[in-house]
Amino acid sequence: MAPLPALITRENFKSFLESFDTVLTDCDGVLWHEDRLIGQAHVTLNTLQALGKKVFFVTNNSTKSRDDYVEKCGRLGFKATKEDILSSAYVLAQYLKQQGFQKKVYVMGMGGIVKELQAEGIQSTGGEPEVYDGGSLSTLMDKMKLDPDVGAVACGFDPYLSYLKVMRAASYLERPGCLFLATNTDERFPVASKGLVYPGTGCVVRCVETVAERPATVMGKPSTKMFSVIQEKNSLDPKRTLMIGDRCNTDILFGKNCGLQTLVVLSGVTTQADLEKWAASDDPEQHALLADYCLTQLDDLLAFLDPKQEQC
Ligand SMILES: O=C(O)[C@H](O)[C@H](O)COP(=O)(O)O
Ligand SMILES: [Mg+2]
Repeated sequence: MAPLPALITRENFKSFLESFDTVLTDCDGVLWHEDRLIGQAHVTLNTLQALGKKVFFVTNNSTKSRDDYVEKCGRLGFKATKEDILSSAYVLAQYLKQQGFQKKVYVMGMGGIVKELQAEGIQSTGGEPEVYDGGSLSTLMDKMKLDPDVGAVACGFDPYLSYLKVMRAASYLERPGCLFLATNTDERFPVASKGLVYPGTGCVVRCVETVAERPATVMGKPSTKMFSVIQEKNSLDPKRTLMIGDRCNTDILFGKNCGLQTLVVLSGVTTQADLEKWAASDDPEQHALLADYCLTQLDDLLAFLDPKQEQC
Protein backbone atom coordinates (compact mmCIF):
# COMPACT_ATOMS: atom_id res chain seq x y z
CA MET A 1 0.00 0.00 0.00
CA ALA A 2 1.01 3.62 -0.58
CA PRO A 3 -0.76 6.92 0.11
CA LEU A 4 -2.86 8.46 -2.63
CA PRO A 5 -1.74 11.90 -3.90
CA ALA A 6 -3.02 14.68 -1.62
CA LEU A 7 -5.92 16.78 -2.86
CA ILE A 8 -5.31 20.53 -2.80
CA THR A 9 -7.82 22.17 -0.49
CA ARG A 10 -8.52 25.62 0.93
CA GLU A 11 -6.74 24.44 4.09
CA ASN A 12 -3.46 23.38 2.45
CA PHE A 13 -3.46 25.72 -0.57
CA LYS A 14 -1.42 28.55 0.99
CA SER A 15 1.40 26.24 2.09
CA PHE A 16 1.22 24.49 -1.30
CA LEU A 17 1.49 27.79 -3.20
CA GLU A 18 4.40 28.97 -1.02
CA SER A 19 6.30 25.67 -1.48
CA PHE A 20 7.44 26.31 -5.07
CA ASP A 21 9.00 29.09 -7.15
CA THR A 22 8.96 27.33 -10.54
CA VAL A 23 6.42 25.25 -12.44
CA LEU A 24 7.31 22.73 -15.15
CA THR A 25 4.03 21.95 -16.89
CA ASP A 26 3.31 19.18 -19.31
CA CYS A 27 1.15 20.21 -22.28
CA ASP A 28 -0.95 17.50 -23.98
CA GLY A 29 -3.62 16.43 -21.50
CA VAL A 30 -2.89 19.24 -19.02
CA LEU A 31 -3.16 22.50 -21.00
CA TRP A 32 -4.81 21.29 -24.17
CA HIS A 33 -6.08 18.39 -26.23
CA GLU A 34 -4.66 19.03 -29.73
CA ASP A 35 -5.92 22.61 -30.36
CA ARG A 36 -8.62 22.61 -27.71
CA LEU A 37 -7.87 24.40 -24.42
CA ILE A 38 -8.61 22.36 -21.26
CA GLY A 39 -10.88 24.58 -19.16
CA GLN A 40 -9.19 27.80 -17.99
CA ALA A 41 -5.67 26.35 -17.98
CA HIS A 42 -4.31 29.58 -19.52
CA VAL A 43 -5.86 31.75 -16.79
CA THR A 44 -4.39 29.47 -14.12
CA LEU A 45 -0.84 29.65 -15.51
CA ASN A 46 -1.09 33.40 -16.23
CA THR A 47 -2.19 33.95 -12.62
CA LEU A 48 0.71 31.87 -11.26
CA GLN A 49 3.09 33.89 -13.46
CA ALA A 50 1.54 37.15 -12.16
CA LEU A 51 2.32 35.86 -8.65
CA GLY A 52 5.99 35.55 -9.64
CA LYS A 53 6.12 31.83 -10.40
CA LYS A 54 8.41 30.95 -13.35
CA VAL A 55 6.71 28.55 -15.80
CA PHE A 56 8.40 26.17 -18.26
CA PHE A 57 6.42 24.13 -20.80
CA VAL A 58 7.90 20.62 -21.05
CA THR A 59 6.30 18.46 -23.73
CA ASN A 60 7.14 15.02 -25.12
CA ASN A 61 5.20 15.97 -28.25
CA SER A 62 7.82 16.10 -31.02
CA THR A 63 5.47 17.14 -33.84
CA LYS A 64 6.17 20.87 -33.43
CA SER A 65 9.26 23.06 -33.08
CA ARG A 66 9.64 25.53 -30.20
CA ASP A 67 8.68 28.35 -32.59
CA ASP A 68 5.50 26.42 -33.44
CA TYR A 69 4.77 26.02 -29.71
CA VAL A 70 5.30 29.76 -29.06
CA GLU A 71 2.65 30.42 -31.73
CA LYS A 72 0.29 27.78 -30.29
CA CYS A 73 0.70 29.06 -26.73
CA GLY A 74 -0.01 32.63 -27.85
CA ARG A 75 -3.06 31.53 -29.83
CA LEU A 76 -4.48 29.67 -26.79
CA GLY A 77 -3.77 32.50 -24.32
CA PHE A 78 -0.60 31.25 -22.58
CA LYS A 79 2.42 33.51 -21.99
CA ALA A 80 5.48 31.66 -23.29
CA THR A 81 8.78 32.64 -24.93
CA LYS A 82 10.93 30.21 -26.92
CA GLU A 83 13.27 29.87 -23.92
CA ASP A 84 10.34 28.70 -21.75
CA ILE A 85 9.55 25.78 -24.06
CA LEU A 86 11.30 22.40 -23.92
CA SER A 87 10.08 19.85 -26.45
CA SER A 88 11.48 16.35 -26.93
CA ALA A 89 12.47 17.37 -30.49
CA TYR A 90 14.51 20.30 -29.16
CA VAL A 91 16.22 18.09 -26.55
CA LEU A 92 17.10 15.56 -29.29
CA ALA A 93 18.74 18.27 -31.40
CA GLN A 94 20.64 19.61 -28.36
CA TYR A 95 21.83 16.06 -27.58
CA LEU A 96 23.28 15.63 -31.08
CA LYS A 97 24.86 19.11 -30.93
CA GLN A 98 26.56 18.20 -27.64
CA GLN A 99 27.78 14.94 -29.24
CA GLY A 100 29.41 17.04 -32.01
CA PHE A 101 27.34 15.07 -34.52
CA GLN A 102 28.43 15.89 -38.08
CA LYS A 103 26.54 13.36 -40.24
CA LYS A 104 22.90 13.20 -41.41
CA VAL A 105 19.86 12.04 -39.41
CA TYR A 106 17.18 9.72 -40.79
CA VAL A 107 13.97 11.07 -39.24
CA MET A 108 10.90 8.92 -38.60
CA GLY A 109 8.71 11.77 -37.43
CA MET A 110 7.31 15.17 -38.32
CA GLY A 111 8.41 18.75 -38.82
CA GLY A 112 9.25 19.42 -35.18
CA ILE A 113 12.31 17.17 -35.30
CA VAL A 114 13.42 18.34 -38.77
CA LYS A 115 13.14 22.04 -37.81
CA GLU A 116 15.01 21.65 -34.50
CA LEU A 117 17.80 19.75 -36.27
CA GLN A 118 17.96 22.47 -38.95
CA ALA A 119 18.26 25.10 -36.20
CA GLU A 120 21.47 23.36 -35.09
CA GLY A 121 22.76 23.02 -38.65
CA ILE A 122 22.17 19.26 -38.67
CA GLN A 123 21.02 17.77 -41.98
CA SER A 124 18.22 15.21 -42.07
CA THR A 125 16.40 12.95 -44.49
CA GLY A 126 13.03 11.18 -44.18
CA GLY A 127 9.96 12.79 -42.59
CA GLU A 128 7.60 11.95 -45.46
CA PRO A 129 5.33 8.99 -46.41
CA GLU A 130 6.91 5.84 -47.87
CA VAL A 131 4.23 3.31 -48.80
CA TYR A 132 4.68 -0.35 -49.69
CA ASP A 133 3.36 -0.94 -53.24
CA GLY A 134 2.75 -4.69 -52.92
CA GLY A 135 5.95 -5.80 -54.66
CA SER A 136 8.10 -8.74 -53.54
CA LEU A 137 10.61 -8.28 -50.74
CA SER A 138 13.45 -8.77 -53.22
CA THR A 139 11.99 -5.97 -55.36
CA LEU A 140 11.86 -3.78 -52.25
CA MET A 141 15.51 -4.53 -51.54
CA ASP A 142 16.46 -3.63 -55.12
CA LYS A 143 14.48 -0.35 -55.06
CA MET A 144 15.49 0.89 -51.57
CA LYS A 145 18.45 3.26 -51.76
CA LEU A 146 20.14 4.23 -48.47
CA ASP A 147 21.79 7.62 -47.95
CA PRO A 148 25.53 7.02 -47.33
CA ASP A 149 25.76 10.10 -45.04
CA VAL A 150 23.23 8.92 -42.43
CA GLY A 151 24.81 8.34 -39.00
CA ALA A 152 21.76 8.53 -36.74
CA VAL A 153 18.08 7.49 -36.69
CA ALA A 154 15.60 9.69 -34.80
CA CYS A 155 12.14 8.27 -34.03
CA GLY A 156 9.27 10.55 -33.03
CA PHE A 157 5.52 10.57 -33.56
CA ASP A 158 5.09 9.45 -37.19
CA PRO A 159 1.56 9.06 -38.57
CA TYR A 160 3.17 7.79 -41.79
CA LEU A 161 4.63 4.75 -39.96
CA SER A 162 5.10 2.02 -42.60
CA TYR A 163 6.89 -1.26 -43.30
CA LEU A 164 9.27 0.49 -45.67
CA LYS A 165 10.17 3.22 -43.17
CA VAL A 166 10.89 0.65 -40.46
CA MET A 167 12.97 -1.32 -42.97
CA ARG A 168 14.93 1.82 -43.85
CA ALA A 169 15.48 2.83 -40.19
CA ALA A 170 16.57 -0.66 -39.14
CA SER A 171 18.94 -0.87 -42.15
CA TYR A 172 20.61 2.41 -41.16
CA LEU A 173 20.91 1.09 -37.59
CA GLU A 174 22.95 -1.85 -38.89
CA ARG A 175 25.75 0.62 -39.59
CA PRO A 176 28.51 0.52 -36.93
CA GLY A 177 28.18 3.53 -34.60
CA CYS A 178 24.81 4.66 -36.03
CA LEU A 179 23.02 6.49 -33.17
CA PHE A 180 19.46 5.39 -32.29
CA LEU A 181 17.45 8.19 -30.64
CA ALA A 182 13.78 8.44 -29.67
CA THR A 183 11.90 11.56 -28.64
CA ASN A 184 9.64 9.65 -26.23
CA THR A 185 7.80 6.37 -25.68
CA ASP A 186 4.32 7.48 -24.59
CA GLU A 187 1.93 4.63 -25.35
CA ARG A 188 -1.11 6.71 -26.35
CA PHE A 189 -2.11 10.33 -26.96
CA PRO A 190 -4.22 11.66 -24.06
CA VAL A 191 -7.34 12.01 -26.16
CA ALA A 192 -10.07 9.46 -26.50
CA SER A 193 -13.46 9.80 -28.08
CA LYS A 194 -16.08 7.50 -29.47
CA GLY A 195 -14.12 4.53 -28.11
CA LEU A 196 -11.13 5.30 -30.35
CA VAL A 197 -7.54 5.00 -29.08
CA TYR A 198 -4.84 7.29 -30.49
CA PRO A 199 -1.53 5.39 -30.74
CA GLY A 200 1.34 7.41 -29.29
CA THR A 201 5.00 7.72 -30.24
CA GLY A 202 5.81 4.59 -28.27
CA CYS A 203 4.39 2.38 -31.02
CA VAL A 204 6.81 3.93 -33.56
CA VAL A 205 9.83 3.51 -31.28
CA ARG A 206 9.03 -0.03 -30.13
CA CYS A 207 8.46 -1.09 -33.74
CA VAL A 208 11.94 0.03 -34.79
CA GLU A 209 13.55 -1.31 -31.58
CA THR A 210 12.07 -4.75 -32.35
CA VAL A 211 13.61 -4.88 -35.83
CA ALA A 212 16.88 -3.15 -34.85
CA GLU A 213 17.21 -5.54 -31.89
CA ARG A 214 18.51 -2.71 -29.69
CA PRO A 215 16.93 -0.02 -27.49
CA ALA A 216 16.72 3.64 -28.45
CA THR A 217 18.17 6.39 -26.25
CA VAL A 218 15.07 8.29 -25.12
CA MET A 219 15.27 12.10 -24.94
CA GLY A 220 11.89 12.97 -23.39
CA LYS A 221 10.25 12.36 -20.00
CA PRO A 222 10.84 10.35 -17.78
CA SER A 223 14.50 10.87 -18.79
CA THR A 224 16.02 13.79 -16.85
CA LYS A 225 17.58 15.23 -20.03
CA MET A 226 14.89 17.92 -20.32
CA PHE A 227 15.68 19.16 -16.80
CA SER A 228 19.42 19.14 -17.54
CA VAL A 229 18.80 21.35 -20.59
CA ILE A 230 16.77 23.77 -18.43
CA GLN A 231 19.52 23.81 -15.77
CA GLU A 232 22.16 24.75 -18.39
CA LYS A 233 20.63 28.27 -18.37
CA ASN A 234 18.93 28.31 -14.94
CA SER A 235 19.72 27.19 -11.42
CA LEU A 236 16.37 25.89 -10.27
CA ASP A 237 16.07 24.39 -6.80
CA PRO A 238 14.43 21.00 -7.52
CA LYS A 239 12.70 21.02 -4.11
CA ARG A 240 11.05 24.34 -4.96
CA THR A 241 10.04 23.24 -8.45
CA LEU A 242 6.62 21.70 -9.19
CA MET A 243 6.12 19.27 -12.11
CA ILE A 244 2.52 19.11 -13.36
CA GLY A 245 1.52 16.24 -15.66
CA ASP A 246 -1.25 13.93 -16.84
CA ARG A 247 0.81 10.80 -17.59
CA CYS A 248 2.43 9.22 -14.53
CA ASN A 249 4.95 6.93 -16.32
CA THR A 250 6.44 10.00 -18.01
CA ASP A 251 5.57 13.29 -16.28
CA ILE A 252 5.41 12.16 -12.64
CA LEU A 253 8.36 9.78 -12.96
CA PHE A 254 10.32 12.61 -14.61
CA GLY A 255 9.46 14.86 -11.67
CA LYS A 256 10.59 12.23 -9.18
CA ASN A 257 13.75 11.43 -11.19
CA CYS A 258 14.64 15.14 -11.00
CA GLY A 259 13.74 15.50 -7.29
CA LEU A 260 10.78 17.82 -8.00
CA GLN A 261 7.41 18.12 -6.28
CA THR A 262 4.74 16.47 -8.43
CA LEU A 263 1.08 17.17 -9.22
CA VAL A 264 -1.01 14.84 -11.40
CA VAL A 265 -4.15 16.09 -13.18
CA LEU A 266 -6.93 13.74 -14.30
CA SER A 267 -7.74 15.65 -17.54
CA GLY A 268 -5.49 13.48 -19.71
CA VAL A 269 -4.23 9.90 -19.50
CA THR A 270 -4.37 9.13 -15.74
CA THR A 271 -7.66 8.28 -14.01
CA GLN A 272 -8.65 8.14 -10.33
CA ALA A 273 -8.97 4.37 -10.77
CA ASP A 274 -5.30 4.23 -11.86
CA LEU A 275 -4.24 6.08 -8.71
CA GLU A 276 -6.28 3.77 -6.48
CA LYS A 277 -4.88 0.68 -8.22
CA TRP A 278 -1.27 1.85 -7.80
CA ALA A 279 -1.86 2.91 -4.17
CA ALA A 280 -3.44 -0.47 -3.32
CA SER A 281 -0.61 -2.50 -4.91
CA ASP A 282 2.47 -3.86 -3.14
CA ASP A 283 4.66 -3.05 -6.14
CA PRO A 284 7.15 -0.20 -5.46
CA GLU A 285 7.25 0.52 -9.21
CA GLN A 286 3.53 1.29 -9.10
CA HIS A 287 3.98 3.37 -5.96
CA ALA A 288 6.61 5.42 -7.88
CA LEU A 289 3.82 6.52 -10.24
CA LEU A 290 1.92 8.26 -7.41
CA ALA A 291 2.31 12.06 -7.35
CA ASP A 292 2.46 14.26 -4.25
CA TYR A 293 -0.72 16.11 -5.21
CA CYS A 294 -3.74 15.53 -7.45
CA LEU A 295 -6.30 17.75 -9.18
CA THR A 296 -9.16 16.87 -11.50
CA GLN A 297 -7.82 19.53 -13.85
CA LEU A 298 -5.36 22.43 -13.65
CA ASP A 299 -7.94 25.19 -13.39
CA ASP A 300 -9.27 23.68 -10.13
CA LEU A 301 -6.55 25.95 -8.65
CA LEU A 302 -8.62 28.97 -9.68
CA ALA A 303 -11.00 28.14 -6.81
CA PHE A 304 -8.17 29.23 -4.51
CA LEU A 305 -6.41 31.78 -6.75
CA ASP A 306 -7.99 35.11 -7.57
CA PRO A 307 -6.94 36.02 -11.16
CA LYS A 308 -7.57 39.71 -10.35
CA GLN A 309 -6.01 39.99 -6.88
CA GLU A 310 -2.42 39.57 -5.74
CA GLN A 311 -2.46 36.72 -3.21
CA CYS A 312 -1.78 37.77 0.37
O1 LIG B 1 2.56 10.02 -28.15
C1 LIG B 1 3.08 11.08 -27.82
O2 LIG B 1 4.06 11.59 -28.40
C2 LIG B 1 2.54 11.74 -26.57
O3 LIG B 1 1.24 11.31 -26.32
C3 LIG B 1 2.51 13.23 -26.57
O4 LIG B 1 3.61 13.70 -27.22
C4 LIG B 1 2.48 13.70 -25.15
O5 LIG B 1 2.83 15.05 -25.07
P1 LIG B 1 2.95 15.73 -23.60
O6 LIG B 1 1.80 15.17 -22.81
O7 LIG B 1 4.28 15.32 -23.04
O8 LIG B 1 2.80 17.23 -23.85
MG1 LIG C 1 0.62 14.95 -21.28
